[in-house]
Amino acid sequence: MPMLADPSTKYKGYTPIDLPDRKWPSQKYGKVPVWLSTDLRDGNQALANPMTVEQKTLFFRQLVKCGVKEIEAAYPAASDTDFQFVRGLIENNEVPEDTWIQVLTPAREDLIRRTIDSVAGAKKAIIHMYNATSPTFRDVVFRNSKEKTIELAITHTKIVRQLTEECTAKYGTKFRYEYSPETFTQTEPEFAIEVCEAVKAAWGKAGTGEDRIIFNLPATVEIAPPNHYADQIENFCRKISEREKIIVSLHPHNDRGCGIAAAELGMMAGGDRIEGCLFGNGERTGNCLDFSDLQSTIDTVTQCNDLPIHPRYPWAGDLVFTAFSGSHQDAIKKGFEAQRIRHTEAEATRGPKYWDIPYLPIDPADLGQNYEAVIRVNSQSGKGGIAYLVKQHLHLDMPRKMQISFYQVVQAISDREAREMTVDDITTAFRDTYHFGGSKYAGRLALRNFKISNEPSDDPNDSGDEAADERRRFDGTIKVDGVYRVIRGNGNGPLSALLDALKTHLDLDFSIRDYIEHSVGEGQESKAASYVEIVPAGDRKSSVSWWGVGLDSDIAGSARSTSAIGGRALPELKLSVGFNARSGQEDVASLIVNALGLELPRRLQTSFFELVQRTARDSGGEISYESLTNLFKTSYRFGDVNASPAPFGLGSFKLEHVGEGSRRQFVGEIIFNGEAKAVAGEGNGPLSSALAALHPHIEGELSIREYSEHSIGEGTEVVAASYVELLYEVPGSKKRSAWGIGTDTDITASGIKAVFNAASSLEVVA
Ligand SMILES: CC(=O)SCCNC(=O)CCNC(=O)[C@H](O)C(C)(C)COP(=O)(O)OP(=O)(O)OC[C@H]1O[C@@H](n2cnc3c(N)ncnc32)[C@H](O)[C@@H]1OP(=O)(O)O
Ligand SMILES: CC(C)C(=O)C(=O)O
Repeated sequence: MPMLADPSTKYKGYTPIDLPDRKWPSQKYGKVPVWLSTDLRDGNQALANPMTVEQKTLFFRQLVKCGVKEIEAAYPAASDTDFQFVRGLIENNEVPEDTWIQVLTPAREDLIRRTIDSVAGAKKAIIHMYNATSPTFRDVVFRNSKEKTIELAITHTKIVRQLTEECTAKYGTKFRYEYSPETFTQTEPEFAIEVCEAVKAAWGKAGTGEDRIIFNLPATVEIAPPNHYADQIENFCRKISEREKIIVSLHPHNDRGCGIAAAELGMMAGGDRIEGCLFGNGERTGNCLDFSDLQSTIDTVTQCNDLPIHPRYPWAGDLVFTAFSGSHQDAIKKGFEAQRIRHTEAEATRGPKYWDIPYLPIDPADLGQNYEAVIRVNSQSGKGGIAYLVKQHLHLDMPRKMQISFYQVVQAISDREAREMTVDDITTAFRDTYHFGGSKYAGRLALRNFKISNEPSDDPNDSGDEAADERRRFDGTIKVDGVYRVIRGNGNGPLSALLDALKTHLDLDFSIRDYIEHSVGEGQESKAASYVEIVPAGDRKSSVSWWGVGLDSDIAGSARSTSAIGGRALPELKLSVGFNARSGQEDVASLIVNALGLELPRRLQTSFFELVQRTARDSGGEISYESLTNLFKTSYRFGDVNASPAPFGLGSFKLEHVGEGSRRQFVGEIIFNGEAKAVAGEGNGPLSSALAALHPHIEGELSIREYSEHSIGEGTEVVAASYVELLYEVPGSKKRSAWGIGTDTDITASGIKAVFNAASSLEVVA
């Protein structure tokens, strides 16, 4: 990618605060800051493999030894590891009397509860809550107005207050409160102050000394020189009310390499406390030279100096653009989506296509980097990042509730294995969980084929069409624990008809709670992706549910879910026909598909079932599996049977195209009662041309009433099975019909064989 000729067409400048009477440059730098180590939280969330409990404990002890009195130990709601680590510190008395343990939480009630639970019983704890306040985050991440942003902070501050008071009453823990208007430096300065005023009022008990409320003012992404940060801090300190009841905490980042300078100037401007990590660790890090191929510069320098570049070194380190943490990934994902829309609009109006992605101050591509490494997943990640990777690699845009559900799966693996989850890990976990992506991932239930039709009305006065529009019938073959089952059900739509079939034939009783679909790809190649959430039948509010995903060129075919049955035993196929019949035609069809691999079309199922019932009646009520299979073979001259030789057989033949369309000429041999005869005929397709070749040699007329086909087996072993129902009309006689079945490695030959077998069964007069 060439260097940008004019970066201002891509990056908007920002407006620094106007503070001409700034005082900080002439301040003496003498005040000792309160230090807050955030290595175990902000540093930990930015590692490919977040620390284990043992590593965190070692690090914690080192911090204590260095004399740090305020330690942000974890994001306890992120993972079991973080939660258990904090519990361990408290229960094993690792926290000295004079040290405050701090924990971070977003403004979400469930996560606040978990966070406060993690520190219950500690002597001193600081609850640190954050929500981003800048325009991009309001618009893109939270989709909140300014008012709603303030409301979010107020509501959750009150929750923190109530829960900490309850915890103090129960365990005696002393609490302080820290609030961060995340992205402070990108927020309108007056709005940041307004939010903090509202939080202070909602907290309602800021006092002096240890009762001061902490306002942390982060340069979440360092987008400006450090003097501008100092201006923002001085402005805040001047204007916030009751300054004496506030600790102003500085939380600079190092994207431009000025993190330390910003902390120093911020202290001169009025800061009281500094949050940071040892040795420059933390998120990402910190030009008019041509760095559009930065990698070649890195390679040359490292080769010459024989020194590695730190993974977080400004602009150049391997992890500079990488986000592991959930909040960041979610924001980046939303940022890309919003930017795509913005750029499309800009294209239409020929306006500038500005870059504005949360947490990515510049486009990695402008430094010759790709997007592969932008989102990486570990136990600090949330559903947003995981959904981003699934979308990138499987083209599936999971609905929100499914993201939450799949997040638990990934989180469990990453927590258990204490390592980063690669794209491959995530896509494999997705395929395993939702049985998505071919037979390798098939679950206990797999859909083999199906047909959706209108359910015939029961009302004899009904002419049919209107009522039939409303109800659907599902006819299909599924594989259940390796055994084929033919199932049928009715419902208001394809999915409810499928559920009805599962209930009728397999005792699986579920309802659909959610159904979402979208298309994948464009034009002729496009497919439908469907997502279905099922719950136990009749319990729409169930706390357990299962998601299924399907991709198909037909929307009805794409919705499948098989995860719900877990290890539960499913009813076996039992056959009982005759007078006390408990089995229906689907059970008989199931037997045939398992014994012979034949997936009978619906009308053939019905026809054979009538035959089975007649035979069972004649033989006193019961019929064995074996007799039933033999009955099928002899009735349809299928396989090596002892049936009388077929009157019609197919010899060698060839089909030739006639004109441009599908018309064909059949030229070949037909065997009439054992004698070969040369024939020829022309028709609209292979089967009708074979019939045309037959017609001059028979009495009456044959026509095709129904035709279907499918494959049997896989790979080089595959053969085609065809089914033909022929109608036979001879003037002066009643019309008759019969089915024929043909199999062959060639699909056309299998169809023509089926035609001849049907003609043989009809005892056509030659
Ligand atoms: C600047 C910073 O460093 S902030 C701290 C970042 N650190 C981390 O995120 C590490 C730990 N995080 C995690 O493990 C996960 O993100 C969790 C457990 C907190 C949450 O996971 P999930 O529930 O799956 O959510 P996910 O990670 O996708 O987060 C995005 C959601 O949180 C919301 N969110 C982001 N920040 C906040 C916040 N401060 N307060 C409230 N909600 C927030 C987003 O708007 C989004 O909501 P939406 O799903 O309604 O659109
Ligand atoms: C959560 C906040 C304080 C943060 O880490 C940041 O904005 O950088």
